[in-house]
This record gives sequence, structure tokens and C-alpha cells, in this order.
Amino acid sequence: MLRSTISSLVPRATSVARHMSNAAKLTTVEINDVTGIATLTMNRPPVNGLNLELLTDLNNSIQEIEDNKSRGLILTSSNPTIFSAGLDILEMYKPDKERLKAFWTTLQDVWLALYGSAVPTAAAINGHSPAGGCLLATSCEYRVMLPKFTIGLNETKLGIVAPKWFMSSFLSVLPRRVAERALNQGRMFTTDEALRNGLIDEVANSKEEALAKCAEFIGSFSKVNPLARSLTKQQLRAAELSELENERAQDLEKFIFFVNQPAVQKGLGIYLENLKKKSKN
Ligand SMILES: CC/C=C\C/C=C\C/C=C\C/C=C/C(=O)SCCNC(=O)CCNC(=O)[C@H](O)C(C)(C)COP(=O)(O)OP(=O)(O)OC[C@H]1O[C@@H](n2cnc3c(N)ncnc32)[C@H](O)[C@@H]1OP(=O)(O)O
Repeated sequence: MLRSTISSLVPRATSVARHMSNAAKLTTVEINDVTGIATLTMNRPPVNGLNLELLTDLNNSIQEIEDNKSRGLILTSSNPTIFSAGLDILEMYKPDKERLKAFWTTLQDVWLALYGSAVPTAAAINGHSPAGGCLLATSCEYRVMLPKFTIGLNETKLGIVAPKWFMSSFLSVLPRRVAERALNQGRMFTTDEALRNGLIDEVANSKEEALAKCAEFIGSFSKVNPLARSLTKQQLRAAELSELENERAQDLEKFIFFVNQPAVQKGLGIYLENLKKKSKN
């Protein structure tokens, strides 16, 4: 059934050992022969932390799916319990200056590509999805999640601030008062809470079912003119997209300034330490 499986082994050189997960590509794209829908899978153990390499692969895969004229894009994870743990905190903790710039710029690219994608997009959220994971999911047009996981923008819990465009994706899904309170609290929603509040659209009992429900959503556009559909979507999303496009340099500057604040570095260090302690128990 798979028209193609794009999962090349591209050797990569990097000078920073802690960021080298492996030399292989961290995403795969599988295109269903019958439906023409592309499934984009994140595969960066242990938690799909969004580092520069995973973001680069995500960006290239989204581009590839747009170029292939796929009927739609489903974003998911190869990890059975984690969709994505969000941004790899190691990219922001005691960062290398040039790498930090490339990291943030690539994250901006991924958001612009996914939120502004011409093809219908859906997320099969088959695991926890905090912060950057939630950003990816809410950039899609439809979300199906498995039970007993969590999703949300928890940045305030880390002592950091979700950038405006993270909030735009969140606000495109949630009512303003729910979004505002959740952002201020750094709230993580359980699957049930996410469904009740509209943060996700459906619950599925397995990854296969989630993928099928996402495909069904994408299939709902089969009788709609694709150009009219994509121009409508892009028009609806144009204000948020232009806002970041016009302010990319300032957004990068703000991020670099903020991340390098001693209080932020201290907070990230403590958060990482606690994560590590927890994983050892
Ligand atoms: C004005 C504003 C301008 C600029 C704004 C400036 C800054 C703001 C910028 C960006 C916004 C940030 C967005 C983010 O995405 S920050 C990341 C938030 N993510 C989290 O808080 C998730 C943390 N992780 C977890 O909760 C759990 O790990 C998880 C539920 C995902 C999985 O739990 P599980 O029990 O299955 O695994 P663990 O044992 O916890 O983890 C395994 C392993 O992985 C490490 N880990 C986990 N998450 C991360 C991460 N996000 N980054 C780096 N490393 C991570 C964890 O420490 C363990 O490592 P080890 O002990 O070495 O095995």
C-alpha cells in the first residue's frame, strides 16, 4: 500500500556531541498508495525532543509532502507513549550561540510550514505532547489523541514564556479564556480534558485508529476543490503567519536574549535536573 517510503540514511556531522542522537534521518514519510495521504513520523528516541536535527528533518519532510502533491499530511510519532516532549531543553541550556540561532530559526521554519501548509493536516497524538509537542499538534487542522496522555503549553512551569506564535496556534483551537488561563497556569490537559475543552477533536483507542480517524478527516475534503480549500485555509491563517514572517529577526533576538538570562538558565538547569532524577527513579 505504500507508494513510497522515504527514510534515507543521511550522515550528518555536528561538533556538539550531546546533540548527536544518531546519523540517520529522524523522520520518515510514508505515502498511502490508495488515499495519497502522507504519514510523517517523528523518530528521535527517547522522547522526540525537538532539537536542531529533528526540526531540520521535519521541515524537509513537510516540504517534500507539499512538493509530492500528497492529499494530506498526518503527523505522528514512532514512540508508543510520547508524541513529542517539546523542545529539547539541552538546546537552550548553556547554549552554543550559533547553534541556538539555527535551532530557533528552524523552529520558526517548521511552524510556518506546518501552520501554513497547503495540504490538509492532522495529528495522531499517540503519546504525551507538552509545549513544542502541543505546538506541532495545534498547528495541524485536526487532532486525534490516545487515552491517558497529556497535552498543553506548560512553559510557565519551566520559567519560560511561550512565544506569541505558540499562542496563535493554541488560540486557533481553544476559546480565548480557556487558552489564557491554561497558558498562565502552564496547564497540561489529560486526553479527556483536552476533548472536553476542544483542544483535540477525537479520542482513539489505538494508533491505527487514530491514523484512520485522521485519514477520514482528510478524506472529508475529497469533494472540495483543492485550490479553493488551501487558499481558504491560508487566508484564514494569514494574519498569524505574516506576523511571524515580518518579525522573524526580532523574535529570534528576543528568544536569544531571554534564554541567556541567568534566571532562565538557572530555571532550565533545575528543570532538567528534576527530569533526570525522575527518570532514574
Ligand atoms: C518573550 C518570549 C520570547 C522568547 C521565549 C523564550 C523562551 C521560550 C522558548 C520556547 C518555549 C519552549 C517550549 C518547549 O517545548 S520547552 C520543553 C517542555 N517540555 C517538557 O516540559 C517535557 C518534559 N518531559 C516530560 O515531561 C517527560 O519526559 C515526558 C512526559 C515527555 C516523558 O516521560 P517519560 O517518563 O516517558 O520519560 P522521562 O524519563 O521523563 O525522560 C526520558 C529522558 O528524556 C529526557 N527529556 C525529557 N523531556 C526532555 C526535553 N524536553 N528536553 C530534553 N530532555 C528531555 C529526560 O531528562 C530523560 O533523560 P535521561 O535521564 O538522560 O534518560
